[in-house]
Amino acid sequence: MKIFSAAQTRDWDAYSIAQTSIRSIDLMERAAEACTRWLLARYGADTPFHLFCGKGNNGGDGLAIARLLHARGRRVAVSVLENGKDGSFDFEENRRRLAQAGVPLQAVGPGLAWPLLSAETVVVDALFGTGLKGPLQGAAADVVRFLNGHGRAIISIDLPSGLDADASSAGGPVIRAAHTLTFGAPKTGQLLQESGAFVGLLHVLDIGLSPAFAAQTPADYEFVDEALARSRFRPRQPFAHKGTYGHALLLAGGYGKMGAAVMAALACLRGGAGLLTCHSPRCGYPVLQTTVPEAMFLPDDSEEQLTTLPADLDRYTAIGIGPGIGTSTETTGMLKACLESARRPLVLDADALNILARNPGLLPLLPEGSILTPHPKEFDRLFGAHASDFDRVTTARAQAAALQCIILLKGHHTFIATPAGPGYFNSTGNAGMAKGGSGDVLTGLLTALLAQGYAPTDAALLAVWLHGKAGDIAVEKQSYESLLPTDLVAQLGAAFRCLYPVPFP
Ligand SMILES: NC(=O)C1=CN([C@@H]2O[C@H](COP(=O)(O)OP(=O)(O)OC[C@H]3O[C@@H](n4cnc5c(N)ncnc54)[C@H](OP(=O)(O)O)[C@@H]3O)[C@@H](O)[C@H]2O)[C@@H](O)CC1
Ligand SMILES: Nc1ncnc2c1ncn2[C@@H]1O[C@H](COP(=O)(O)OP(=O)(O)O)[C@@H](O)[C@H]1O
Ligand SMILES: [K+]
Repeated sequence: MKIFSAAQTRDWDAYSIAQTSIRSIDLMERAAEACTRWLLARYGADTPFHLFCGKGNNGGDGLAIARLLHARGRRVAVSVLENGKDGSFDFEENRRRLAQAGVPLQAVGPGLAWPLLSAETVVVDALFGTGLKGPLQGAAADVVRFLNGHGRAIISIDLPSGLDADASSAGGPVIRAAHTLTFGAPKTGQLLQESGAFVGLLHVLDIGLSPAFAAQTPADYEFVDEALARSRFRPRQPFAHKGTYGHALLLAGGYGKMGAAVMAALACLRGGAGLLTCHSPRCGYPVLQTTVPEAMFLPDDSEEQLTTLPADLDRYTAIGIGPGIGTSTETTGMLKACLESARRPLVLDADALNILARNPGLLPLLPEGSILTPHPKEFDRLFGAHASDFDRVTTARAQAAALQCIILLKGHHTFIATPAGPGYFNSTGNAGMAKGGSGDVLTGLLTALLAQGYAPTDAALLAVWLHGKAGDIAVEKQSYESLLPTDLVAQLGAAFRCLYPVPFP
């Protein structure tokens, strides 16, 4: 699914109206129906709704939702942020329809009393959407502060009001929604870590916008959804043998950090690698051989840290390096040797990235197509401090092109920068994965997919989707609090099965 800018979204809207002969007001009705269905499915008959509307089309959506909720017997109150001007054409039409339905409007704005919101009221934020121009000030900022300060659940229509779809909103007042119901496709501003406190859970509602427009319009970013993941997935061949799916090597683990190696190893095997060798400090021998009997073990000379490289790296089809290895001088030497001798793409995570950050001269040694998996702190250590996640995304794209590597900037919607083509945001995953070890699972999975011969971009897209999907499946049997990284490993099979063609094989 493509991710469009606010301007492209407006074009999509206009194209759909022109090409399908649906009127603008009817498209707004469709959007309102989709939101109303969502609200009715989520909240019981006793829940009162209070809609706060601007005077653009986002506010028009709000008025239409109020009328539809009222028609279904729900209690609704509607406040309109007055700016002294006429509303948009479709806003005014919906104002007439709402008056006909007998629902009163009240104005909010300078000098007017704030409405009372009972404890059970659900607030629907239809103040501003993709038409936002600049940070909110004055009365608009006041109403956002009033709603944020009130502690009621807020559902934002299309965008949390005040959030820019295409640029950082850092510093400006923005609605803090529990859920955002957006139309057609997600917007970049909804996917970045810095927007997390405003967007809440994001729901993309299909309102029947033209698929032809989406297919033919180039976009800077794409959403890694199930269809995209399936398009990259290659089912296993019936006559396959273990050699068909590669020999993965993991350079992982250290004294007190053998768990990182175990989780990466388990994920690598569940990710489909034909063979796996783990090279770890000697202290890891009993740990790995007991917990992952399918993996072969190559002990380092050192008892507690990685100091040497295994011989003949060329026999491995993919190498993952970093989980639990520490950043000692000896391990730095081992990583340097690895970069100098590896002739296939590597997966670099955790301490391997920290070593690169301390030794930026090593970056040009990265084999083409290597995959770097920093979280935002590791990212800043590697590429310098950034003022916003929009800036991080820009840097990730530039560095991916400069280094001819893939950079996964990990987060709720992990960003995947590739050397050429669009950037990608992942659609799967949840807050249960915010626990040490989740990243090690991703490293193992990435290494497994590279070992099986997936091109680096395909391996990256598939791995982040499968990793998050496994988390989404696992959390249904667990809770966000109790989820363990090993639960992700356990559900990788179920995640893969989502991608199987029907009938299979
Ligand atoms: N695309 C689709 O698929 C569909 C889109 N639909 C909906 O349309 C929405 C977009 O509507 P839109 O273009 O009318 O803009 P919107 O967000 O209501 O904002 C304009 C209003 O905000 C005001 N305003 C702006 N900035 C401001 C500021 N900083 N501070 C203060 N005021 C500010 C501006 O005031 P003005 O500049 O005119 O004085 C004007 O009143 C979209 O998000 C979705 O909900 C659906 O109905 C159907 C399908
Ligand atoms: N709130 C969240 N929503 C979705 N995915 C998450 C969330 N928190 C963490 N993750 C995922 O879990 C992984 C965490 O990796 P990382 O920060 O390196 O942790 P560690 O290596 O300590 O396990 C990343 O893939 C990230 O995308
Ligand atoms: K809104």
